[in-house]
Amino acid sequence: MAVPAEGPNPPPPGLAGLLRLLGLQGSLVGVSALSASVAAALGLVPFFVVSRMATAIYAQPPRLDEVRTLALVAVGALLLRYTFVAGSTVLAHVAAFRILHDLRLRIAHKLGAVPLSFFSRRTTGSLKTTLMDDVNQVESFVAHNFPDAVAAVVVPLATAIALVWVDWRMAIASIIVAPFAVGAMAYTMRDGADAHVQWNAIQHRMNSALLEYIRGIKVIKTFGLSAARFGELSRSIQEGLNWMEGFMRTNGRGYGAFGALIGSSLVFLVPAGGWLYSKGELSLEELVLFLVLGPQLLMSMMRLMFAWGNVEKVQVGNARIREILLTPDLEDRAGTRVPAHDGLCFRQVDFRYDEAGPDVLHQVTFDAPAGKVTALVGPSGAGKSTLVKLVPRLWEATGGAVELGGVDVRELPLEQLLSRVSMVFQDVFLFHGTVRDNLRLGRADATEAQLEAACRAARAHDFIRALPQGYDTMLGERGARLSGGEKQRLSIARALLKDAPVLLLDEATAFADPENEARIQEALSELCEGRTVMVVAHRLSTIATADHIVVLEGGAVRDQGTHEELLSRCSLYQRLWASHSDAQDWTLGGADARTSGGMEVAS
Ligand SMILES: Nc1ncnc2c1ncn2[C@@H]1O[C@H](COP(=O)(O)OP(=O)(O)OP(=O)(O)O)[C@@H](O)[C@H]1O
Repeated sequence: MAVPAEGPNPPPPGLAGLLRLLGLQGSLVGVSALSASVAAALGLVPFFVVSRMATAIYAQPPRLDEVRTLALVAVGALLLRYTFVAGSTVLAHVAAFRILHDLRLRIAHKLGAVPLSFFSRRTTGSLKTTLMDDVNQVESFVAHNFPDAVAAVVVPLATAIALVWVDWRMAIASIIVAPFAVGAMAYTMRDGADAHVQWNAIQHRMNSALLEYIRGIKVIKTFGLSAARFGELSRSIQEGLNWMEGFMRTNGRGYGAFGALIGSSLVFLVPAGGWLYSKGELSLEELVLFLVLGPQLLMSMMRLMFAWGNVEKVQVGNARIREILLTPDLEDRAGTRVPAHDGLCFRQVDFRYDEAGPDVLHQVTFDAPAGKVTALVGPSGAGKSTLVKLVPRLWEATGGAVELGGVDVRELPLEQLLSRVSMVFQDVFLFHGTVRDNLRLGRADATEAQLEAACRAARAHDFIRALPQGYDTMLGERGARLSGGEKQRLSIARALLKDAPVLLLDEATAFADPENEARIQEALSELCEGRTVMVVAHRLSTIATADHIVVLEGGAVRDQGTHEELLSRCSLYQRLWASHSDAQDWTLGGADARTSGGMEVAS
């Protein structure tokens, strides 16, 4: 599917932004609005017909032929009206869905292009609200409100002109309450824009809390937390309720006054009409015309008010869409430099997640030589995982440089950089799709033989074959049908298929199942063969056999060297090694557990 990256700039804020959005499908929207106006004007024809009929019926003798003709005109006008309504609706919906499609694609494309830091400042719920609800609001505005709003302006204007032309005094009587109604509307909507901003913010919080609640439902169930106790969700729902009650308390009177005034035009039309009719200054036809059409004039103001309310709502969503579309992409230099080799080098790297936050890495300097295994070890929170994420530019170093083959990774075209790096992390994400689809993320054009070879090497082929439809088995959301170890092996197969020269590996901290662990280790050995490997190491065997070990503490390199060198001189490494070794011997239920069937934590 083509991404409209070359589409118009993000819509400007406010009303201009909405018009720009409408302009994306200008001709469809224009014809739809025109059809809606014609349809609304045709809707007035029966009122004129009724007024003419009154004189025809009360004539002496009654002009029945004219009544019949007028009835046919009314029916014809109504049929024509429905044709225009249908045309307007279809065109408006087509335009709206095209705009919706364009916006969603552009937002999705943008989300794929922005740096990861963009997401750390937002919740998934708020992004979902923009991608779905805000865009839907634009769709609904284009499909429903815009044609309605145009008709709601055009028709009262045309009606007012027609009524003034028939009798200006009665025309004034028809709209005499309008200034008061407008006053009531202005009073009611005085804080309309602010109110929409507040309401939208509450909805965002509600969405985020709801999403988190669903995601964390296992923990909530495990700890017996009911919805009411899940603080943020129940608070945001209560907040929404309070806001709505407050809004209605403040604005209910204004809405009531507006509704009453809009519906009260007959109070003025009946006495004024009766008086003018009795003086012979108004014909029966004109009197009936004002009695049936006069109230309609004000009723269309009601539609205008609803349309305006929606304009404000869409503007709030439009501002959020705009904010996303204006976020700068991760800079992608179309450089011509080619890495001289597949070694990694960290040169005085500083990093912090938040501009205002503390440094997570300071002056980190070390080499991960080509074709060798470099292990990162250190206490929890030392910055090991963060360091690994700087290589594929998931995050950008705030100082110093990360180099691949002697070239700063920021100087390499992103596609080239990413094609050289594979990542196997503990938290494996599998997309909703078949096993084969998930594997092909590694290499889209892989042949069946290549897929199978990679899965055999990753020790995944047998369990995939045992699945109900083998490689065609659908994996549920987040690959729910596979065990943690199986997911790991699938991600190793994916990395094998990608066949990138640099491998970044975040080892799993523990496996409950020794058989699974043994298979994963075999698969990893196949994967590491001949590549530059940088591994966040948790296993003794990986640590002891690594070519180079970097010891991190508090975001800085404490020491580096081989296992033997570090054991002889680095006290932190000695402590880490000792605690790893202790963990190796540790079993749940004491030393006897192995023989008595207790669960082993480490094999
Ligand atoms: N997305 C994030 N936003 C802000 N701070 C973060 C983020 N991820 C990690 N940190 C912080 O950065 C520091 C280093 O974390 P990191 O995950 O790199 O450590 P680690 O050595 O891999 O720890 P572990 O072995 O426990 O996984 C920690 O203080 C952590 O709280």
